[in-house]
Amino acid sequence: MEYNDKLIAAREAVRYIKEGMVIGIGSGSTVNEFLYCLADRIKEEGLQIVGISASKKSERLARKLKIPLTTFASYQNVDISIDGTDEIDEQLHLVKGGGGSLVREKMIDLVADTFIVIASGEKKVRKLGTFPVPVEVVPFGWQATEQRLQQLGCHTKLRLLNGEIFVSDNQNYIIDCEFKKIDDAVTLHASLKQIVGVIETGIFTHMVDKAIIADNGQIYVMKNIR
Ligand SMILES: O=C(CO)[C@H](O)[C@H](O)COP(=O)(O)O
Repeated sequence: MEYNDKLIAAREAVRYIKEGMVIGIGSGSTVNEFLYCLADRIKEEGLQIVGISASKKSERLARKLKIPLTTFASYQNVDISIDGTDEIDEQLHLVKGGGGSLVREKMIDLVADTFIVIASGEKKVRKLGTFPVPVEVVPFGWQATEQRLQQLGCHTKLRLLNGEIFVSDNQNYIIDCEFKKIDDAVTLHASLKQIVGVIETGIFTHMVDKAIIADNGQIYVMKNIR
């Protein structure tokens, strides 16, 4: 039997949403499932919430589903943030940014009282690194930034979309850095951030409070003590 694990994780996460909350909304297909579940609760229960969206794509879907949105101009922190991931290890460290929204996602997830990651089982890894680390860079001189990234021992690829350079919601480029195996995510993130031209990396460490993983229909909740 085939399970829609993204939907199963999303359905579990939406139970954490309470009346009056300000919600950080990440991005990606798992978060889209969450938005559908949230819209159902708003319709069925008259739940009053507002969301801050991490990407233009999530924002469009939220608007279509009539989920009320707000911005950092009104709230500088959120009660809860729900976001997806590309990889998650046993320490609940993440590699994110497959959809190219890592900067805004990190900004929202960091100011959440509770940050919950939702994912299907295949995102669980023993060590991060199989999924290339997305690094958002300033377009000016990206070739020089790329060379300096390579000096950290990775294979790099400038992200393209339909044959054109992919441009993030912040008008920057993304260089995907393949390390294959990351032994120390904290140190690697710090080294990447020291390179001039790097805006942010898709390595999220010590941020997650709870991970809801659905694997073949079974829900696993991993908790962190921050
Ligand atoms: O970090 C992200 C986007 O920048 C997403 O959360 C990540 O790519 C997971 O996406 P999906 O839920 O579609 O598997």
